[in-house]
Amino acid sequence: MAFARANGIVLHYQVLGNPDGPALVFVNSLGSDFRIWQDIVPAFLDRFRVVLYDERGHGLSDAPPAPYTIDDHVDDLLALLDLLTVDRAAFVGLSVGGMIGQRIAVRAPERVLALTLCCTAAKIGTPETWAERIAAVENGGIEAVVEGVLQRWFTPSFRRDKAEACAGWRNMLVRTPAHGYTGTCASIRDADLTMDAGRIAAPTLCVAGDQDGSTPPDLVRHTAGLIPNAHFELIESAGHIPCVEQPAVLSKLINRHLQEVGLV
Ligand SMILES: O=C(O)CC1=CCC(=O)O1
Repeated sequence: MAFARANGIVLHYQVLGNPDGPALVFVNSLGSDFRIWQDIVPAFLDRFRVVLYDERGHGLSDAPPAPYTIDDHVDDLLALLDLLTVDRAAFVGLSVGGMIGQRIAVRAPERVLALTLCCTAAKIGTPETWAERIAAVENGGIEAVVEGVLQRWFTPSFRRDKAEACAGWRNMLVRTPAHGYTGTCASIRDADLTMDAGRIAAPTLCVAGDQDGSTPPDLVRHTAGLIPNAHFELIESAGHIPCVEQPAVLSKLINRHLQEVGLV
């Protein structure tokens, strides 16, 4: 684990794996941090230089005052990659992390070898639903929204059979700084990447969880249809965080995608 000042804030990151391999960068979702990738990463360490980091407002990274924009998140990640001398990478982004990936693919296409967009879309939710969530967290903290979020994150069977794991991931969520959380909600509220999607040139894999209540399969499939060089895969028995709930299946899909684009 390491820290660097990038784009004017301290970011928490970790670089693992094969220093001579192509870079593979993982981008977390709202209310999470890079620990969500822990069961995915081992599958890539022998061939890739794996970069993990916590988005601003999350994990051990700084949480500047809200609100943020998707471009703030993009600026953070590109500055971190500059510091790490990562010129080009394959990106795997979950939810808002996938929005960051989509935007990087348009702003800095020369840096994107491949994209995996996991449980994400060109547009997530509506300004009204995000305004409601922001108000609820401003009034009652993340505890005010936590049960609804966990129902979208994990399937009923995972919540029943893995109660301790769910409690641990709940801890991660509620320990996110409230203004880091609402700042990132604002970045999702204000982002409509529909016009960007058609300009994404990178080979793209879009993945959905069959029981995802945040970005349901049809929404992810629709985004895949907007991206010229994308294909869609559905993961069974998964909610919004398949890297936690179905890590072996997701690893296999990412690995196959990276093979297809010639990175393995
Ligand atoms: O909190 C949720 O509903 C799930 C989510 C939406 C955007 C994101 O990053 O996570």
